[in-house]
Amino acid sequence: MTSARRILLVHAHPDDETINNGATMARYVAEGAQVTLLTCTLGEEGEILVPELAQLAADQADQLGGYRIWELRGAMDALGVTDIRFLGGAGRYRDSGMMGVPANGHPRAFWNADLDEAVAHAVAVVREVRPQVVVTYDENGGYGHPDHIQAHRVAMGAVAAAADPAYRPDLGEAWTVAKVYWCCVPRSVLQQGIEAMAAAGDETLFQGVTSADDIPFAVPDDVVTAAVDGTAFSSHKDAAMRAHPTQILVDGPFFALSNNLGLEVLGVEYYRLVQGERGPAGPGPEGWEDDLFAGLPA
Ligand SMILES: CC(=O)N[C@H]1[C@@H](O[C@@H]2[C@H](O)[C@H](O)[C@@H](O)[C@H](O)[C@H]2O)O[C@H](CO)[C@@H](O)[C@@H]1O
Ligand SMILES: [Zn+2]
Repeated sequence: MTSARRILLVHAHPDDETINNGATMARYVAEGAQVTLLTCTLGEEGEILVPELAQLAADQADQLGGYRIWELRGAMDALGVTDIRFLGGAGRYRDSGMMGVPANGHPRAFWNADLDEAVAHAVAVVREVRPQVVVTYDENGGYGHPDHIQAHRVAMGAVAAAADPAYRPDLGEAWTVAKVYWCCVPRSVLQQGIEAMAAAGDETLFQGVTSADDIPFAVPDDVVTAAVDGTAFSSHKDAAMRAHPTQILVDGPFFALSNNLGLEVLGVEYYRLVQGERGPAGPGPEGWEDDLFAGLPA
């Protein structure tokens, strides 16, 4: 049976969905919405935080992509998400590595994807799922990773193309997504996390960042338009993060990637509405929506 409320999240690598939207996904699953994850690559070029798995790396057995599919399924089990898709099918597009590395030139690197082809794959998902809400990254992919930038381009291109009845009718009936959001983290929230890390001092495994201005994905508070309170699902998000051990280390209320820079695990997740009508404000003082489906027919 199709749920009344349907949300599609478009991400670059296994782990981005949990880091950016884990609590939101768990909350909407619990509320009976259909939550669909579309991940564009398998994360083949990732670093590996688990020493026993180091040989899976791209420059050795090159098996990290398959392993991260398994990690992703475990993370989605923790959140209750069952609809997990890979753009063009698992393995179609390869993790491009960080901007400027040789892996950017791999023939299957997502950064080299034919955008029209990649958008068509995403349109097929949009027209099948028919989500009222789509979530992806801003035009810089949050922090400038090529796969994040490309995921943004594919997601935004697919939202536009899916709505056009003249575009590829073979990919399904046209569907207009009502609201599109970009993931974001307000600078003030990051600064609070930095101060919490500093207060933790030697109690945490991680290095501290000195200022939110040093974090590339910090945004001014005034561009945020929604805050989804998923604190009731923080344990789900914690478990989902721990399901990505090659990429994420969790230590109490903090997590870090292979750069060992500690960040707070956020139970409230933030969004910027970029397409569609803003719904009624939630109870918070900022006037932000507290539900991504706010203002849409029940
Ligand atoms: C969260 C995210 O997008 N992770 C990507 C990213 O990983 C970073 C990369 O390994 C970098 O070299 C490290 O310094 C940084 O700590 C990592 O987060 O890029 C990987 C390669 O494209 C990708 O697999 C991973 O999912
Ligand atoms: Zn990523």
